Amino acid sequence: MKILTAAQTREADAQTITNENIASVDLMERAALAFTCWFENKFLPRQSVYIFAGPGNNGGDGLAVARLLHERSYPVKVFVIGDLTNASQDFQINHDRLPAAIAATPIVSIADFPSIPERALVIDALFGTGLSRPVTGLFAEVIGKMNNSKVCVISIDVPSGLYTDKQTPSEGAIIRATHTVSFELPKLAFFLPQHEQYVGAWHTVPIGLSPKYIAEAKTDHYFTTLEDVQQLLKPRRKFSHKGLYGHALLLCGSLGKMGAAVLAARACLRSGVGLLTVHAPSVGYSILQTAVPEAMTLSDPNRRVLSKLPDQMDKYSVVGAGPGIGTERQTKTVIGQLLATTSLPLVLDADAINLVGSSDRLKAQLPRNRVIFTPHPKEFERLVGKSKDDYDRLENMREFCREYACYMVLKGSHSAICTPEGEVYFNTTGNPGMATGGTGDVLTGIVTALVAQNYTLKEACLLGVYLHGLAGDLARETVGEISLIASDLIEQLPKAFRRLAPHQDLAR
Ligand SMILES: NC(=O)C1=CN([C@@H]2O[C@H](COP(=O)(O)OP(=O)(O)OC[C@H]3O[C@@H](n4cnc5c(N)ncnc54)[C@H](O)[C@@H]3O)[C@@H](O)[C@H]2O)[C@@H](O)CC1
Ligand SMILES: [K+]
Repeated sequence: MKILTAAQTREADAQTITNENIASVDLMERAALAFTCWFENKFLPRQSVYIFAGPGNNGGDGLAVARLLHERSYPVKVFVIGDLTNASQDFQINHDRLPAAIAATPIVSIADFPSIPERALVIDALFGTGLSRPVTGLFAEVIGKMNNSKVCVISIDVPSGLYTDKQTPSEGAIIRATHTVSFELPKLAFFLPQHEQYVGAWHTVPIGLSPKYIAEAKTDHYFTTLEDVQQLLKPRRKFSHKGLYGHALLLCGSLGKMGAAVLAARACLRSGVGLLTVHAPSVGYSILQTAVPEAMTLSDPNRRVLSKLPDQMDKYSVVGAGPGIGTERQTKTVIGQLLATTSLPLVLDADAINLVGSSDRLKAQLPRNRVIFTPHPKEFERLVGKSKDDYDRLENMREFCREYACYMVLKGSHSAICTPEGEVYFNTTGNPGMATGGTGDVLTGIVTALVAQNYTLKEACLLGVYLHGLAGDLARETVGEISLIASDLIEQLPKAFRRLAPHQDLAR
C-alpha cells in the first residue's frame, strides 16, 4: 500500500470531494465518524473526554468528534486555541453545530488550561497535515501541558506539531500521543523510530478517499499488508521434487557462535528450501549434523573460523552468508572471493556486512542486482555511514541501493526494505520481543530459502520480512514479549506460512 505525503493527502481529500460531489464538511463528518467508531470500540463512556481543537480542519474534526461522542453519552469538554476569526470554514460549521450542552472554552493564555482528572481521556485536534511551521508560543505551552497530563492522549490524524513527511525542526513542540488514529493511510513519519514517543500506537480508519487518486499517486514509500504478501506466495506444485525448490548454501558460524548457524539453517529449512548445505568451521561439524539433520554439512579446513569457499559453488542457487562468522582476516578473504567469483544471488548479514563495510575494495566488488543486505542499524552505519536523522538515513539507504544496485532490509520495529530503484517498503509485522539475539540469523535463513525457491530478490525481502515478523507475533501469543527467543520464531514459521495461504494445503 502507498504512503502519501501531506500534500498528496490534501490532494486526495480534494479529489474525493470533487469526484463524489460532496461538500468538504461532509468528508470531515465521515472522518469524524470513523474516528468516533474507533474510539467507541476502545473506550467506554465512563471516562470524561477533553478535546483540544486548533483553528484548521484538524480542529474541525475535533469539534465534530465532540458532538458525536456527546451523542453517544461520553462526558465531553471542548477547548479551542488560536485566532478563531481566521479558523477554517469547516471548523466554523462544526463550531456552530456543537450542542448547547458543550461550551467550547477558548484558551487565550496558558492560565486557561484546565486541570485534567487522572482517568480522563485527551483528544488532540490541534494540527494535522496542514502544519506549516514548527509549533511555538501558546500552542507549544498547551502541548507541554497535554504531554504532562499523564493521561491517555489520542491524536486525530497526526500527533500535533509533527511533520508527516519531513524532519520537524527541534524548536517545535510535538504531542506525545498514546494512540494516533490516522485517516485512510498511515503517514511516513509513523514508521520512523525517532517518532516512537510522539506517535504511540498508530491505527488507520477508512474514510473512502479516492481510490483512483491513490492508485495514480506517485510515491517511493509503501507499507506491506497481509494482502500484499499473500499475492506473492507461490503454491507448491503437485508433481514436486526437492530440485524445484533450490539448493541454498549458508556460510555461517565460528567457534562459540555455532548457534547462529543452527538458527539460520533451521529457519531456512522451515521456509521451504529444497536442499540446504551449511559450510562452517570444523568445530561446527558435529553440532550441525546433530542439531539440523535435514541439512548437509561441509567442514572448513579451519577449526575456528571460515577460511575457504566450498568447491563447486555453481551447484547452489543462492548463498546466505554472515551469521556468527566473525571478522577475522581469513573470513574477510572468503567474503571477498564470494563477491568476486560467484554469480549467485547473495544474502549478506551480520559480520558479512561488517566486513564489506570495513573495506572499500570489497564494496567495489559488489555484484549488481544480486545482493540483499540485512543490517541492523549499527551494521547499516558501518556499511553506509552515519545519518543526521531517520529521514537522512532513508535517503542514505536509497542512495546506497541505487549506487550498488542492491537490496537492503534495514531491520527495526518497522523494517524498511529498499530496492535498487530507491523504493522503500515498511513492514508491518513484528514486536519488541524480537529484539533479542539470533532473530536476525532466522531472517537470513528465511530470505535465503525464498531466493532459493526462485522468488525475486524483492519478493524474498518483502515476504521474508513479513513472515519473520508474523512468526514473532505468533510467538508473542504463546510466550509473551519478554520470554521470546529466536527459536520461537522458527517454531512459529509453519503457522506463519499457513496464515498467508490458509487454504493451500486443504485444496488438494
Ligand atoms: N481537507 C479535508 O477535506 C479533510 C481534512 N481532514 C482533517 O484536516 C486536517 C488538515 O487540515 P488543515 O489543512 O486545515 O490543517 P490543520 O488543521 O492541520 O492546520 C492548519 C491551520 O493551522 C495553522 N497553522 C499551521 N501550522 C501552525 C503552527 N505551527 N502554529 C500555529 N498555527 C499553525 C494554519 O495557519 C491553519 O490555520 C487533516 O489532518 C485532517 O485531520 C479530515 O477532516 C478529512 C477531510
Ligand atoms: K492532531
